[in-house]
Amino acid sequence: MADTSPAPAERAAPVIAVSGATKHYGTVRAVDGVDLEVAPGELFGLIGHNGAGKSTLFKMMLGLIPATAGDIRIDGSPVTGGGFRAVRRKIGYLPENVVLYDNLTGVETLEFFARLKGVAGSECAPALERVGLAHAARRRVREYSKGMRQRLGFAQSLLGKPRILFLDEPTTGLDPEAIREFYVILRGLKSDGVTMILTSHILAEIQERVDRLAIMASGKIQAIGTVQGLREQMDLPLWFRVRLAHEDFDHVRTVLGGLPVSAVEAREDHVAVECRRESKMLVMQALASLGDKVLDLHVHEPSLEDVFFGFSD
Ligand SMILES: Nc1ncnc2c1ncn2[C@@H]1O[C@H](COP(=O)(O)OP(=O)(O)OP(=O)(O)O)[C@@H](O)[C@H]1O
Repeated sequence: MADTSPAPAERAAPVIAVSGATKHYGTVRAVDGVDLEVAPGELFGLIGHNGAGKSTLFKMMLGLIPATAGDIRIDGSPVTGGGFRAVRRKIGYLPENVVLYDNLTGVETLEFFARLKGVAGSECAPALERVGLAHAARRRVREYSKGMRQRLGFAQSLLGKPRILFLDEPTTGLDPEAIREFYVILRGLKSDGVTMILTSHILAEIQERVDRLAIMASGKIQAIGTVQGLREQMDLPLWFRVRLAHEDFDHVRTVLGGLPVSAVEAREDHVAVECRRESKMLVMQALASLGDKVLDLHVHEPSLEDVFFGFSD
């Protein structure tokens, strides 16, 4: 029978397209059959335990180490082909451990990287400014704090105005304010259409900031999607935290009677009610019927951490 369904909406070709990527070191399957696509302008997160294979996958995507098997294309170009040289100019990379020379100043460091990349030296001062290091441009890197070194590494990745950014644990060593500033820069880059992929161990930090993410464990992608999509796939329970005007626990039990809740527990200063996502509105309405007996109500959605442990354990 002829297919009469409408043609799928036209999607832009992925900037990063990974198919069956595999890397073995002897018996270690560092990366084991990874499929992944990142769309133009997307901010994509890659999370996983130590040794999950994230850095190895990054290096393969950058053509820095050869794959044992699989196909990796950036901007349509295979990373192993001659055409990749031109694509590489569009890429910025912040490695997990960026190598810096202690005797150089911040601006000399960027000038060094600019020469390596064939980028105009005039980009260095603005790059330092952008990452909040203008004040330390003339100080030697040996005097830099961990966070300042990380910012300098990030600044070098921005040289040449890359259209694709690979950031391996970019917020390591940054304090909370610096992390916020870092993501403000990423938002700016995103609004300019830059495609970005980053790794992080700090799940709370990336859960509100990436468009989509992949959870990696033992060299494989265990799950991929939006944070909300992954929550729904896991079908993790929600918690209501109900603070009552009086210790009227039995009343709560009564209004929830017959509803599909998996737990109702009296805690120190509140009652905790657990239910599945599909029962959320029913439970909410039942609790609302308690009127002014309820002083406060919080809904606790499962965090990315809950989702992560669900997929990676
Ligand atoms: N050059 C290498 N030779 C042998 N094994 C390697 C090599 N590089 C990585 N591995 C192994 O591959 C696996 C994946 O390592 P990888 O560094 O990619 O993990 P990761 O997810 O980036 O970890 P982390 O979060 O700790 O940085 C680990 O078991 C690691 O020991």
